[in-house]
Amino acid sequence: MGETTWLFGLPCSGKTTLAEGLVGPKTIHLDGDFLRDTLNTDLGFLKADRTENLRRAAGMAEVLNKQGFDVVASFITPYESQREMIREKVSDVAFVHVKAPIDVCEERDVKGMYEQARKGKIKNFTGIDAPFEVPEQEEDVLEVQTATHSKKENLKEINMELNRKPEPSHVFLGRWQPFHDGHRTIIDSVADNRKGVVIAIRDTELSEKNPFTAQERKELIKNVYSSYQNVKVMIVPDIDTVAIGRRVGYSVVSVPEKIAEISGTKIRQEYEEYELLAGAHLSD
Ligand SMILES: Nc1ncnc2c1ncn2[C@@H]1O[C@H](COP(=O)(O)OS(=O)(=O)O)[C@@H](OP(=O)(O)O)[C@H]1O
Ligand SMILES: Nc1ncnc2c1ncn2[C@@H]1O[C@H](COP(=O)(O)OP(=O)(O)O)[C@@H](O)[C@H]1O
Repeated sequence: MGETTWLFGLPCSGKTTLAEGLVGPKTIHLDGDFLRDTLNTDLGFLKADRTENLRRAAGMAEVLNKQGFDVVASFITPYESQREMIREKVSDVAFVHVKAPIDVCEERDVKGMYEQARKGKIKNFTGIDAPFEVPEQEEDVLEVQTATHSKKENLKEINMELNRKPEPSHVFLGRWQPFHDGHRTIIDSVADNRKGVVIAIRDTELSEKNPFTAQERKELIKNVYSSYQNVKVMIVPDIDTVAIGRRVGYSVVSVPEKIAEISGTKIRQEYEEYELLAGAHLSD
């Protein structure tokens, strides 16, 4: 049985952006705009139409959950009664109120709709001339603030608060001599969302090219990722070949060239200036 995370909030509050950061390998993303362009082209924005739109979306979420898929739904879902209906229809649903002040949403105006609504060219626009019922405090809803917190912070909070388990996903194998910004950029690109990450450290012999012990590197990397529940760090033997079979359920991806240019050699030269040569720092 899968679970549904239902993001709701004003237009341009950040629902779609956060939903995209929450999807994992077995997650289906149901988005208001997408459904309205496909399945729900017959519906408008009066209250009854919105309720029907959400009834269909909730039905789909439940069907998908029953088949083992997680669902992330991103819809304005403006009325309390609509959120209640969704709770009744979807057995395992957690609500996230994606919050930003209306003036921030209006400033973002990703699709220029607030401007059109202000000019009266779009009627019944949520936040302008159609209501958005803010949830009662006691309601069982997680709130995230997108005007004052970054996407990365919001995603971390959602994953932590909803206790969503990360899916195992990427293994990064390397010497990490030392672990630097280039490594971080690559790993962060997947460590930000629900995917699990394993950082495997090759247990190299100390040399000029390998000045740090595996244990030292492990401590350093663990410190960097101390707040990430989905990152595991482990030491592996100094393997020199990775052998893979075809169609065994995983893919091998290359590092983007721009990031590959960040050089460990250059960084080691800087360390040498401080006499952090092979093991020299260990003898004290
Ligand atoms: N009148 C009016 N009011 C609100 N939104 C409007 C309207 N007309 C078009 N749009 C666009 O439709 C997107 C919201 O659709 P939803 O399915 O999420 O809305 S609802 O939950 O049924 O209320 C919404 O997308 P988001 O900005 O992603 O929320 C708008 O792009
Ligand atoms: N912390 C944040 N979380 C999500 N979006 C943010 C955040 N900060 C700024 N934004 C920006 O706000 C805009 C929200 O747009 P979108 O995700 O389409 O909202 P919605 O789906 O609610 O209409 C995007 O341009 C996004 O980059």
